[in-house]
Amino acid sequence: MEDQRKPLATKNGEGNSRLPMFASKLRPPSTVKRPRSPEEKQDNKRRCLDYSEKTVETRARKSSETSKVTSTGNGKTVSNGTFTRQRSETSLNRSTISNTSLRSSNSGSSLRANNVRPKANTAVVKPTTKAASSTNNRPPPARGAQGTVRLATSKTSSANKPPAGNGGGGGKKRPAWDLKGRLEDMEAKLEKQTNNREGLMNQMETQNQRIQSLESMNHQLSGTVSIKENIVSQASEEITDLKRKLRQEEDKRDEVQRGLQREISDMTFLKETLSRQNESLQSDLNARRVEVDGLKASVAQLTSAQAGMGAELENTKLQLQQAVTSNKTKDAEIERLRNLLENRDREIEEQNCQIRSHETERRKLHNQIQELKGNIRVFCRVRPLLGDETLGNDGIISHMNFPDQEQRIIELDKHGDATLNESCLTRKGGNNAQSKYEFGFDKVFSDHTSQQQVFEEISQLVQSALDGYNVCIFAYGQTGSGKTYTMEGTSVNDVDNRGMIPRAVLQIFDSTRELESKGWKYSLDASFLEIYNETIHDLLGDEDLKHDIKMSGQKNSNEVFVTNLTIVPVTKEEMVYQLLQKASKNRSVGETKCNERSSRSHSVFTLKLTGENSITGETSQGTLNLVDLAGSERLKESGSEGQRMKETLAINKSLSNLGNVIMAIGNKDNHIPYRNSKLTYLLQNSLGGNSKTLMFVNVSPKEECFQETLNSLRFATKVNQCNIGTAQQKR
Ligand SMILES: Nc1ncnc2c1ncn2[C@@H]1O[C@H](COP(=O)(O)OP(=O)(O)OP(=O)(O)O)[C@@H](O)[C@H]1O
Repeated sequence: MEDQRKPLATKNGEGNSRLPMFASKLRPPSTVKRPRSPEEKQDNKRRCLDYSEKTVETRARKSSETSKVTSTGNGKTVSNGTFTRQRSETSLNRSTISNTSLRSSNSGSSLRANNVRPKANTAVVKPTTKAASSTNNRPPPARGAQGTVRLATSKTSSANKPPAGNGGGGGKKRPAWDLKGRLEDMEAKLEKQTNNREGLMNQMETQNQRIQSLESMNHQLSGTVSIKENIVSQASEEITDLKRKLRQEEDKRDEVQRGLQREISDMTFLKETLSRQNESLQSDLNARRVEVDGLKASVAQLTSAQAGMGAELENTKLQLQQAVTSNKTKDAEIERLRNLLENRDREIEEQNCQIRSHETERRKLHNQIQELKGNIRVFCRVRPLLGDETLGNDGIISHMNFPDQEQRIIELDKHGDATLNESCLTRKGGNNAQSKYEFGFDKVFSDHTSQQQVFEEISQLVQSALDGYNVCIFAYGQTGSGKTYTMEGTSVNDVDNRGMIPRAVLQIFDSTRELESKGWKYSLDASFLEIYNETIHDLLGDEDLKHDIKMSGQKNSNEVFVTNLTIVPVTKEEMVYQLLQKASKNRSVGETKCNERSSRSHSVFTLKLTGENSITGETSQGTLNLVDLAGSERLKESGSEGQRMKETLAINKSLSNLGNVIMAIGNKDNHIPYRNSKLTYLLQNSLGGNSKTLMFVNVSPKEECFQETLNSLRFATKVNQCNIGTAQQKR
């Protein structure tokens, strides 16, 4: 039976590509091969056709059922059921085919010859639920086919059995002469062979059908697998989708959970806060209760006190009424005082107006006094003996006298010098050995006069500069007579020894501050130069530039100015002091180049004062020139030569020209030789009828300087005798 089952082959004897293992095992032995008759081939074809039709039918039904299942969406249960039913149908078909084969093999060739298709096939192919449930997914073994072979074999064996006694199957050999017997044996054998062959053919058909059935099943299973795979892939997609949804839901849940957590913590915090507030309120309440208790006690006290206060209030009301009456009286008094105050204010304002007009009047009177005093005034100053000069005379200047109380006369006594007799103003006694010279000036300051006392005499002149006059103060005298000391002093920091320049500056600033209340506002510009050997040097400049004296050339102005000169606006006295220190430093630098230069040069400090009265509308423009002239000693007295002689000649020229100018002004000459020297050219506007001029004639207390002192005093007397006209204010 095993051998009969194995040699199965496909219709054309080749292995099925979809079942290689199975097909190779089922390949039939070559001995079984025989040529098929056309009828057999036709029959086989028909069977295969039937089977294919059924398979197609089955597949179509399965497909529709599957699609139905899919469309119902009822998941896997329905699908599995369909699959199970398909299998049971397939197995039924198979068993039907097997039965058909059995019948056809039993019915022999009549069936094939008639080409009748057994109707039982269609009747048998009916799937039942029982059959479906009883079958499993594996293809059932072709028991029917096997049964068919077994039957065929048993039939064949009975058919092939040689009839008893004919020796065909009993191994008894017929004698050679028994040709008929042998022929019969041969025919029996042939028939047997024919029967065997047919059985084998049937077997082969059956096996072929089985192969086809298996192939069909395999095909169906492949379809089922792909459907399953589709289902699985759909299911996995669904799972993925569900997982994604699940994740989203989980995320949402987590988010909600976190939100709730936060809310919980917020609520917890709120709860704690409220709890604390509650505690605080509770303690506050307790405190309030205590306070209320205290207040209740206070109210009780106050209530009792109120009664007393009521009486007191009545009393106070009475007092208030009295006070109101008194206030009315006081209001009337205040009103009266207010009127009085307003009257006083008006009076003060009127007085201020009067003060301002008085100030203007004062200026006029001051000017008139200055005019009466003379336009060029000369003050004589004698310096004290210093250092070694005091030795042997106890500091007393024996040859000088200051006889009058008014301090206007200086007397010089010369012992034993007849050559001076010519110019003596007085001669006392008949002794030629002693001569007296008397000089009278606007003021004579003895050697004991302090800087402050000297300044008091010139302060009015300084004031004139504020009033709009050109003021010029010279210091004339021989070297070492005290010119620089008088004009500048020793140091601006040495208050007692401050000279006329710092004191004038201080007064001017004090006056400008005072005059501010009267509506005056001043701007002050300072410059400082020196004329050495007829060359101008800027003492406030940082570099050595060339300077020339020029006229502004403007109509009605004829202002004199120096080119490249440093002009510094000053707003307070300290600024001027700094400028004086700078000038002193610059001068000392010059002195290293030329010995005793300060003695051999003229220095000119100029302060321009421009004022404006915002109340009266008045303006003023004054100039204050403070000049420290070079030493006036005569050439023959100085005994100088070379550079020194040149300097002395220049000094003498400029000083004698100064005298000439003053004389020419006094004589009212047509031509005033201002341009003969730099000094007079520079000061021409401060030396004419438009200015107020003061000359200090400084004299040395040393007796050996007697002649130079006499010369200086004579020069000063000449100047003092000049009437240079009435000064005019620049308004
Ligand atoms: N009134 C005075 N009281 C005290 N010391 C004075 C007085 N006058 C001058 N001196 C002193 O005398 C010395 C000479 O004075 P000062 O230098 O002022 O003379 P000068 O005429 O300016 O000389 P020069 O022409 O060389 O500049 C200085 O030491 C100065 O301090």
